[in-house]
Amino acid sequence: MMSRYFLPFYNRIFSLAGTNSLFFKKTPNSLLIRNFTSHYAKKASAKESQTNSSLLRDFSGISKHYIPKEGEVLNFLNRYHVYPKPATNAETKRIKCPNCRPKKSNYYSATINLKSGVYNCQVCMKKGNWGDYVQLVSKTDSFQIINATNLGFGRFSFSRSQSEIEEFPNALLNNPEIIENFTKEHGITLNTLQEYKVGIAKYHNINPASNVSGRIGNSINAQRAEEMCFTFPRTAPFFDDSREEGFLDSKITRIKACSIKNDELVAFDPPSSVGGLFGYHLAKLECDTIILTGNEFDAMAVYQETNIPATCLPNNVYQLPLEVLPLFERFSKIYLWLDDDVEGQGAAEKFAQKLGIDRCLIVNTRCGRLNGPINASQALATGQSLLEILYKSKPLQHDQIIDFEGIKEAVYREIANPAQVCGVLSKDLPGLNKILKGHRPGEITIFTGPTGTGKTTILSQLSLDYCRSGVSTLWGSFEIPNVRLAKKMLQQFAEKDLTKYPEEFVDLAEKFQQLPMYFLKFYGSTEISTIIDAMDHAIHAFDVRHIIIDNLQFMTADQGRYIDRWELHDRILTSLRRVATEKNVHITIVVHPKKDDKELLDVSSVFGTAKVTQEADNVIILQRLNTENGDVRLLDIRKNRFDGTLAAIPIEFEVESLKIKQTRNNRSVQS
Ligand SMILES: Nc1ncnc2c1ncn2[C@@H]1O[C@H](COP(=O)(O)OP(=O)(O)OP(=O)(O)O)[C@@H](O)[C@H]1O
Repeated sequence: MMSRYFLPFYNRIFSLAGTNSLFFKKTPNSLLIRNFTSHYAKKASAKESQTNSSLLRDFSGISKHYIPKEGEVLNFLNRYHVYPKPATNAETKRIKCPNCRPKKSNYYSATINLKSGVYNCQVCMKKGNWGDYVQLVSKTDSFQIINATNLGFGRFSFSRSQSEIEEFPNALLNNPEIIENFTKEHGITLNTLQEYKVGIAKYHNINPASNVSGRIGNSINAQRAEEMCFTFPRTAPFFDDSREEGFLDSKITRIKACSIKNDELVAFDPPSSVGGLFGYHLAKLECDTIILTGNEFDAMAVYQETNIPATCLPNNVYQLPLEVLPLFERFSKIYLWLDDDVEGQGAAEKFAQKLGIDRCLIVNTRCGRLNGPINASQALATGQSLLEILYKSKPLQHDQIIDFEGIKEAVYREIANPAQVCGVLSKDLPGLNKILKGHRPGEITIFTGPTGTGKTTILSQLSLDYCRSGVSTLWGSFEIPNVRLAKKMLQQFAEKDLTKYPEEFVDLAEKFQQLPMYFLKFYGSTEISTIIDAMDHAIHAFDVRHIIIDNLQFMTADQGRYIDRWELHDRILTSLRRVATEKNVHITIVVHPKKDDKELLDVSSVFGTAKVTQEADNVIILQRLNTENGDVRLLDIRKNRFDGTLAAIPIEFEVESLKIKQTRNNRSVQS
C-alpha cells in the first residue's frame, strides 16, 4: 500500500528547518535544492540531452527512481476511490486525470501503468511518474505528523556563527596530537579529514541518546560539562544567483559533534533535523555515483580507498529522512554500505527500495563470510581492500520467488547475530528482555490493564527506551494531548521532576529534540484509513519502526454505528496486522479490558472478540493486586509468540521520574 506523500508537508519540513537556521534565513532549503537541481540541469544539458524538466521539477517526496511494489498502485487507487477502467493492455488502465478532473468531459482521459505508476493524460498532456501522480492526488495537506521541534521543544539554529563553524577545521590543524591519534586509530589520513571539513570544537550538551546501536549508558545528567569534540559537518549545495553565470557552492547546514574521548557521545547543532549530508560537497556536478554508509568513519574510509564520493546517514540512526532524499535524485548509481549484520542489511534493503532498487547496489563487508570486519572502517583498520569489497556488491532482487542460494547470506547473518534477531533490548526493564527477548519489527503487542493503572506511563517509558536505542517511533495518542504526553516523556527522559529544575529544560529539550520520536496530531475518534495513511507516510518519510496506538477505544469512539463495535475492532486489527507485516513495523495497541469484576485479568479480559488477541504476537497485562502489603503492580506477559516464555514482573513506580522499575530482590514470577 502507498500513502499520500505530500510536497506541502515536505516543504514545511524544509521551511521549518530552513527559516529558523542562521544560514538559511535568506536561503530556505527548498529553494537551495531547487536552485541546485536547476543549475545541475543547465550544466547537464550542455553535456548530454538530459530531460531538464525531470531535473527541474519539485521533488514529490517519492524518488523518481522508486519502483512501486506488487499491487501498490492498485491499492492506492482503491484507497482514493479511483476505480480504473480497462485500456489497451492488462497493465495499463484508464483513470480520471488528477490534473483536469474537474471538467466532466475529461473523465477517464488519463492512463496509468499499474506496475510503474507512470501516468499520462491525453487532454491536458500532463504526464509523470508514480511520485508525481501521488503528489497530484494527495493534494490536501492532511498529514498530521509532528515532532518535538514542532511541539516547541529545543533550538532551531546553530549555537554559534557560521564563521566560527568554518574555523573548526583550522582548530583541528592546530592540534597535531589529536590528528596523529585519530590517524593511528582509524587509518584515515589528514588529507581525507580536510576534504570532509572535519574539525574540532567544544560542545557541552552531548547527547548519549543519539546512538545507532544503543550501546551506551543511560545517564544523561553526567554530561553537563564541555567536551572537546570532532565536528562532522553536513553540507548542502548552494546556488548563488547574484553572480554571473551562477555559482554552485556548498554550505554547512548542520554539525555533528562527537566527543573525542568517547565517540558514542554525540550532539547535533542545530539539534533539529536539516537537509544536508556529510561530505556531499565531494560529489561534484559530473559525479553520477555515491556511496551511502552508516557513519562518518565509514564514509571517510570508503572515499579514501575508492575515490568515490561517500556520505553517511544524517541522524546517527537507521533513518534516511525526507529532507535528504532530493540530494540523491541526481545519481544513477548508489552503493549502500551499511553494517553487515541483521539490522544494517535490513536497513540497506529498505533504503534501496526508497531510493529505487534499480540504481542501488548493496555492499556486504564480510562478502558472505560468517565473521570478519562488519563495516568499512573496520575493513580499513584490518587491511582489507575496500575496492575489492565494493566490486562484490549486488543489486537487490526484484523477484518474489527466491531459492536458498538467494537467501543464504541472510540466513548466515541471522545465525551470526542471534541477539539482533531477538530485537532491540530494553535498558530500563531487563526483566522484560528475559521474557520477550526483545522488541522486534513486524509484531503486534496488545497492552491492557485496569483504568488509571499506568498503561500510558509505561508505554511512554518503554517507547522512549527503544527510541533511545535508535528505533524511530510514532505515537498515536488519542486520549491525552501530545503536549501532555511529551511532557511526561521529557520528565522520564530527565529522570526527575522538571518543575523543580526548570533551568534544565533548555538543554534537555535540545537532547530530546534529536530523538527520532514523532506524534500523530489526531486526537479522539479518527477513521482507521486516515490513520493508516499517516502511518504509511511516517514509515516512508521517517523510517518509523514502532507505532503506538493509545488507545483503541478512544480512536474508535462514536464509530461503527451500523456495525457491531467488536466487529469494527476486528476489522481494525486486521488492517493493523497487515501494516505490521507488510511494512515490518512493531505496532503496540492499548486496549481497555472488558468491564470485569475479576481482580486478575487474563487474555480473555481484553475488550473485543478473541480475534483481537489472536492477531497479537504479544499480550501484556498491567495487573493491579490488593495485597496485605498494599497495592502491587505486575507486568504480566500472557502471550509471547516468539518463544512462548510467559511470566510476570513486579514493578514499582518512582513519582519523581514517572518511571517504573523492576521491584528489587523480586524475580519474575512464572505464569
Ligand atoms: N505504577 C504506578 N503506580 C502508581 N501510580 C502510577 C503508576 N503508573 C502511573 N501512575 C500514575 O497514575 C496516573 C495514571 O497513569 P496513566 O495515565 O499512565 O494510566 P492509564 O492506565 O494509561 O490510564 P487510562 O486507563 O485512563 O488510559 C498518572 O498520574 C501516573 O503518574
